[in-house]
Amino acid sequence: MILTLTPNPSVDHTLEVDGLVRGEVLRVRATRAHPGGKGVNVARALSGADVPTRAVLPVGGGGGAELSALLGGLPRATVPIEGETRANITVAEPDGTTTKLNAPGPVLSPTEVGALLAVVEDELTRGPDWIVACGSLPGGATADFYVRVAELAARYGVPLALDSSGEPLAEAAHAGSVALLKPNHEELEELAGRDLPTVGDVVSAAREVLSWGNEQALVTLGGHGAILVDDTCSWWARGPLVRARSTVGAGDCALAGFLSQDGPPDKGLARAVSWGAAAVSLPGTTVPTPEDVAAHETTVVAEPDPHQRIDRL
Ligand SMILES: Nc1ncnc2c1ncn2[C@@H]1O[C@H](COP(=O)(O)OP(=O)(O)OP(=O)(O)O)[C@@H](O)[C@H]1O
Ligand SMILES: O=P(O)(O)OC[C@@]1(O)O[C@H](CO)[C@@H](O)[C@@H]1O
Repeated sequence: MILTLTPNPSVDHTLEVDGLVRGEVLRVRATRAHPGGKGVNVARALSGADVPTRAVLPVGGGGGAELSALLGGLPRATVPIEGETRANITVAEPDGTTTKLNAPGPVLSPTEVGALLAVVEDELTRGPDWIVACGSLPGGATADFYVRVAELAARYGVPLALDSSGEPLAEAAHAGSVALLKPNHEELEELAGRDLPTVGDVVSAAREVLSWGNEQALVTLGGHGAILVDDTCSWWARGPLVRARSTVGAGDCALAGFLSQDGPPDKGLARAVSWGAAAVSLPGTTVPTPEDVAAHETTVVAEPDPHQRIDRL
C-alpha cells in the first residue's frame, strides 16, 4: 500500500480559452473541475491502476466539501480544518500551454498541524510500502514540516518519497533520509544553486543532493523525459513525442508510475516517463488509465552522454 500526504490540497479548475491575452475579456470554451494537490494526484493515478493507496489530506469549508465529493471512493484519511480548502486555476490554450494560478491555501492552527502529523503517524503504524509527501505547505506549517515527516517515516521504517519545492524541499533534502526525491529541472537547479544545461550537470547536481543523505533522485524534465540517479548509475528516458494538452499533474503521474511496482530502477524510470507522457496528453488534471499509459511506451539509456544538452521545451 502506498500512503500519500498532501498538506495543501486543492480543487483544480481548468478554463479552456482560445488564447490568453492579458487585460482582455476572454470567452471560456469549457470548464472542468478535478481533485488536486500533488499527493492526491499520486493516489488517484495509483488507484486508477489498481495499486492499493491511501491519501492523507486536510479538508475544510465549501472547497473541502467539493474536494471530498470529487474524490468519490478514493481511500483516504481526512483531517477537518477550520479554513477553506483552496481552489487553483489552470488556463489552458489549444497549443497545450498551461498557465497556473495557485492559491496560498488555508492557514492551519498548531493543533491542526499536529492533528495532520498524528494521522500520518497512525497510518505509518500500518506499515505502508511508501509514504509519498507532496506539494506546497499551507500557512501555519513551518518549512521543516517535511523534515518532521521524514523523522516519522524513519521511526516506522517506511521509505519516504518527496516532491515539493522551495524552502520545504531544501530543508528536507539537506536533512537527508529521503529515499526518493522528485525534483523537476527547475527545482533541482534551485537546490543546487546553479543552471544545469546538460545531462552531466543534472546527474552531478543530483549526486550532490544524494550526498546529503538521500538515496535516489528522479529528475523530471518535461518534454525531455526524466533522469534517474542513484550513487552507482544514472539512466535517462527521453520519452515519447506527445501532443501536450495539459502538463498539470504530469509530475505526480510520473512519480506514481515509478512507485507503482517493485523492480529494477530502469524499469521504474520507463514507467514514470510513460505515465507522465500519458498524463500530458489528457486535459486538466486527468490521471491516465493503464490503456493511456500502454500507448506511451519509452526506452531507457543507462549512463547517458553527459554532454547532451537539455534545452527547456
Ligand atoms: N511536453 C511534454 N511532452 C511529453 N511528455 C511530457 C511533457 N511534459 C511532461 N512530460 C512527462 O511528464 C513528466 C513530468 O513532467 P514535468 O517535469 O513537467 O513534471 P513537474 O514539473 O513535476 O509537473 P507538475 O508539477 O505539473 O506535476 C516528464 O518526466 C515526462 O514524462
Ligand atoms: O501549490 P503546489 O502544492 O505546489 O501545487 C499544487 C498543484 O499545482 O499541484 C498539482 C499538479 O502537480 C495540482 O493538482 C495542484 O493544483
